[in-house]
Amino acid sequence: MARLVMKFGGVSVADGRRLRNVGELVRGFSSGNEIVVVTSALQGVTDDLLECARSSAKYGRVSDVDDFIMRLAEKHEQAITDAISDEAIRDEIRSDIRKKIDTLEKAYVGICYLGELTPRSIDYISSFGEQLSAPILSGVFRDMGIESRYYTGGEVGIITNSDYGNAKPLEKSYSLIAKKLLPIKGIPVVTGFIAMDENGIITTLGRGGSDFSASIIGAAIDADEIWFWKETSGVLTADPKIDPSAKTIPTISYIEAMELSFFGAKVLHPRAIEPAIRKGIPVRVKCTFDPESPGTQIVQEEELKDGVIKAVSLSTNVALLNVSGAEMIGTPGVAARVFSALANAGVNIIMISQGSSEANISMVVEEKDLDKAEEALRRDLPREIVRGISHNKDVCVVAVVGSGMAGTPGVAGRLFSAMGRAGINVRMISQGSSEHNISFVVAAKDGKRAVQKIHREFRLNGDRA
Ligand SMILES: Nc1ncnc2c1ncn2[C@@H]1O[C@H](COP(=O)(O)OP(=O)(O)O)[C@@H](O)[C@H]1O
Ligand SMILES: N[C@@H](CC(=O)OP(=O)(O)O)C(=O)O
Repeated sequence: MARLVMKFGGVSVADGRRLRNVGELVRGFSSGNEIVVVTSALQGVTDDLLECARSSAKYGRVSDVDDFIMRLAEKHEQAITDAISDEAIRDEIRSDIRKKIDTLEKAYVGICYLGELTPRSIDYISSFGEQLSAPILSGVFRDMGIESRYYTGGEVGIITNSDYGNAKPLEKSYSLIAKKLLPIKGIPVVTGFIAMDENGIITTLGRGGSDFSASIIGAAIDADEIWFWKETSGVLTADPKIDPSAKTIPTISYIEAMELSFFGAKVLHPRAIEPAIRKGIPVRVKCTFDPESPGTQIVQEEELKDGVIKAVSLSTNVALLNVSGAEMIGTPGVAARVFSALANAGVNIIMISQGSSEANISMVVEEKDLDKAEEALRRDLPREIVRGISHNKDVCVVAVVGSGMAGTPGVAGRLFSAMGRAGINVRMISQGSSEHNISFVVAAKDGKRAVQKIHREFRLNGDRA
């Protein structure tokens, strides 16, 4: 018997037919196994919830809220009809969903009147996507004669700090989750993405955070494996939407997967691997639409036989931030002050590079953090040392990832020659001493082409010619 945590993303549970399909798929694995299911919201619902919240705060139009609520209710009603056949179960889930939607509507009306949207209310609003999908998926299992109940992340013990929008689980979650989930019979369905803080207030784990929820749960209950079910056939050598020739990577290490997700590969939440590492739990990424194919296995051991580079990724919505001043040369502690100013402002630095003349430090940050970052630098750094703070939003980060790069000479040369031949100007380069990745900044317009050129140069699609 294996204990498995299975997480289904928004595309996998996009509508009633797919929810039913997920039910059949899990049932296929359920005999002799103990399964916990973690679900995301129906595809696009989280985006829609947030969009309605922003426009409610901006324009205060209750009539727009009414329209949105009607569409949201219809979408979920339709999903119930398509996914569940037993009338009694349908009615029960419908009434559950209606109550939740009424509560949500009141919150939107409140936002309309207040004209204000706090990080806490954003988390509250965006939590409804999973609060509406989980009851339906649990209903599908019951419709199939499998015992099931749904729970929010908070109800099963995912307790976080109060960093709304990007909350971190507290250590005590791990024992709490095990205590709450292990005695449950049947197939529990847990809402991904959402958790609660110590005061019982809803928090979220960051966009795409259902992967993180599943991994936290997997580590807490000592799962044998954690499976992420996606629309792709696993972790691919590149985003197939950027390079359709991308191939599934059969095995990848924890570190490689983390690097890829950190550098923008949307296939995994950047923190989804950390909890699995705690317990050395193998993670699988599998395709919901092709469950027989093995997908990608993410494991501790690095597999070096598949060439030096495993994959290439693209991070968009980033900005280049430059701090300069001749007085920075030879002045100890400038870098420390730059980084602590940004850390204190809660800005995550994606890349760092310092010229050997030391007259400037360049960093890549998320575009959404740019104003906050510049404000913090202007406030905290002495003017006589740092003369200029500038930025460029028209950039993206390309990263190549592969543990085989460590100690293999010539990779960087080949990479940047390929960029040179393609006429792509490289503005900043960074390589960690672990040599698991090389990341570099190019103009936003060149990002996709850079990924495609690297994919071809390193024959990541498997072509040997
Ligand atoms: N290297 C990669 N391998 C696989 N998918 C990738 C990669 N980089 C980006 N992606 C994108 O990640 C998404 C993962 O599938 P999806 O079902 O949307 O996941 P989820 O719903 O769990 O977020 C796909 O849309 C794919 O385009
Ligand atoms: N629904 C949330 C959480 C999530 O993980 O979604 P998905 O698995 O569809 O990326 C979001 O859109 O951010």
